[in-house]
Amino acid sequence: MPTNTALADPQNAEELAALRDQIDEIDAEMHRLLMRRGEVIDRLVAAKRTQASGVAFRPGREVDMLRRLASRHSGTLPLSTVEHVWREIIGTFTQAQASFKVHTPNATRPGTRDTLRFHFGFSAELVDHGSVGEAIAAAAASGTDLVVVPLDGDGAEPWWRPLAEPGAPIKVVTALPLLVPAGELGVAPALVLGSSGIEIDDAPFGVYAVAAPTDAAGIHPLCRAGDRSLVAYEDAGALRDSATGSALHDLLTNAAPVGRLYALPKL
Ligand SMILES: O=C(O)C(=O)C[C@]1(C(=O)O)C=C[C@@H](O)C=C1
Repeated sequence: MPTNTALADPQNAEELAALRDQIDEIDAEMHRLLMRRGEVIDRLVAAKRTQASGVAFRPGREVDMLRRLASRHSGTLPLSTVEHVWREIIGTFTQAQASFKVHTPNATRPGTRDTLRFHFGFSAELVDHGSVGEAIAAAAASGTDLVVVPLDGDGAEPWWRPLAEPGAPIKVVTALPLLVPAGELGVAPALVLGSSGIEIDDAPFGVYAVAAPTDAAGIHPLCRAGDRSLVAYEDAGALRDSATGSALHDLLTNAAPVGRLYALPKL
């Protein structure tokens, strides 16, 4: 029978018990703080009148929060765990403010499911569709739901086409993950699409649908379908004012804007 030498030593047993007391204290404090966060969210709902508009998601605020977490992080706890825990917390509190579903193609595929759960936690209801187009149509009909498009390979169809239509109700609003590269997390990076009412006007990157090669400097390819691409470019509002004539300018002014990003996905 194996002997537990740590417990056999009474001094060591005492030390272990004291350390476990500290862990219990920390857990109780974290739990208290999470419940307090919930109370503040209740007040935020009243201040934002979120339920009236139905859309609580604030991508710019989320990027700020996660970057601040990363900047002060150190020690044994992996940053991927921090990102995962905060995605769960933020996802839950977004849901608590105004309920929404997450539409996606292939939600039942294990890899896609991991991606969705990592990005949106377990409080989101996932809705499976046969194509991104169907997912977009369902989110548009709801007015409040989100679409997650895993960036896990080139597709046959440029699914972003409906987003380029004038007055499109859905646009690209964020890309995930934000801190730890998707490959390290073992999930696919993803684009999140949401209602055109979601505040992203001050996001530095424009997302453009282009029908051209995408290797120009400063262009970040997001996904491809045949010779069509979806790219991000840090225009920060300057694109419209920049000098005409450059290949980049021509590429982007002939492109259709389909959303904005506060940060590129960590690939
Ligand atoms: O700051 C807000 O506006 C919130 O709704 C709070 C909160 C959060 O839980 O911290 C939730 C959802 C938003 O996407 C961003 C942050």
